[in-house]
Amino acid sequence: MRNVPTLSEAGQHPDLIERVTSHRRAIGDIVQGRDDRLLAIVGPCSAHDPQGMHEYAARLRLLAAEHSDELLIVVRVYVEKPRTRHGWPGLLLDPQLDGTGSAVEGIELARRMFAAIAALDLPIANEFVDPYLAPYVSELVSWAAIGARTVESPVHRRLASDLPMPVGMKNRADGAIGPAIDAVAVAGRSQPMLNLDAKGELRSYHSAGNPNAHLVLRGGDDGPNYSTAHIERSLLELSSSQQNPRLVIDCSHGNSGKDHRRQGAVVEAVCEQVGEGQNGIAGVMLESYLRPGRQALGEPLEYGVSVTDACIDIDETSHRLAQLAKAVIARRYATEARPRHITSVSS
Ligand SMILES: O=C[C@H](O)[C@H](O)COP(=O)(O)O
Ligand SMILES: C=C(OP(=O)(O)O)C(=O)O
Repeated sequence: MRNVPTLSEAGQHPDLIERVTSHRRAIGDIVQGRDDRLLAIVGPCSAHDPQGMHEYAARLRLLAAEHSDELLIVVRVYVEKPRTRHGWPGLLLDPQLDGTGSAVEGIELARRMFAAIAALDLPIANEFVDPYLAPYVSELVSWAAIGARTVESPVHRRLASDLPMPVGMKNRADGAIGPAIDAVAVAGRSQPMLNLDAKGELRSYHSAGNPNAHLVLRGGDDGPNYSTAHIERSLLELSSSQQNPRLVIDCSHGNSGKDHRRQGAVVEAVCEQVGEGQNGIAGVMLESYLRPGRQALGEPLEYGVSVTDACIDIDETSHRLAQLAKAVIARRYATEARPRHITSVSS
């Protein structure tokens, strides 16, 4: 028997699970270009404090409502962290932040946090690091990431092919984009799977394939990759390998050199490209929390500050989201309104 039943098996939160289905569909529409809004995946590097996370999500919910015609805002509630070497692995595996808690406790805590945020009607994003943990937390997640450190792993690619939400495949940490495009291709097809069922027995089946897997450019050891040239090259590579030519740009990580103060410059460069009509940009990611910067884990912790990568604060986030919303309006003008305008001038 699995230690913990999934929410569906336990009959919990059927209303929220239904809402999540419609969020996933809306995100898929953006990824596929059926909806011309930008996806904005925004939130702290890691969710270490459910109270702070909830306050942050409630503030983001107001911004989501304000910009809902231009942006679909998804909140990062990352409960697993892939580490380069050593470090806190996230709330799911270490809910007490000191190595004393269990994954079962972590699952319960993460689910309570997810449910409280999903009740705000805000779609949730999470990176899936440990495939064994995915069934316990995936039901309330609307957008998933396979990160730079796992994008080349066949297990994670197969997991993505089986996940029921759009999945962003990040370029590798050294900057290589090819493996992420391969991951998009693998996730897009049905794959052979082996998993535990509700009775704890191994079940062999085939995944459905994920039609909404897409590329995320996060920069790398070789520098940022959000310039016009980088984006055009990536879109070309996607097209020539018959993958969806739309992508998300992560303004943090390798694109900011992990310096939160540089995320704004990335947003501005993205806005310029979107405003000029670049339709291949489906979304952005920002690492943002209540207060700016980061702090090391230990006592006492400052409320609202990231314990992993540094974040921009909620006020700057509000400003950056407003810039992105304006860029979407400009893109509509550049790609649709201008021809209508030319027609009306000549008539
Ligand atoms: O996004 C968070 C971090 O970049 C990722 O977990 C790796 O962190 P590390 O290099 O500090 O281990
Ligand atoms: C770990 C993350 O990103 P990456 O895989 O790009 O390093 C993240 O987004 O939290």
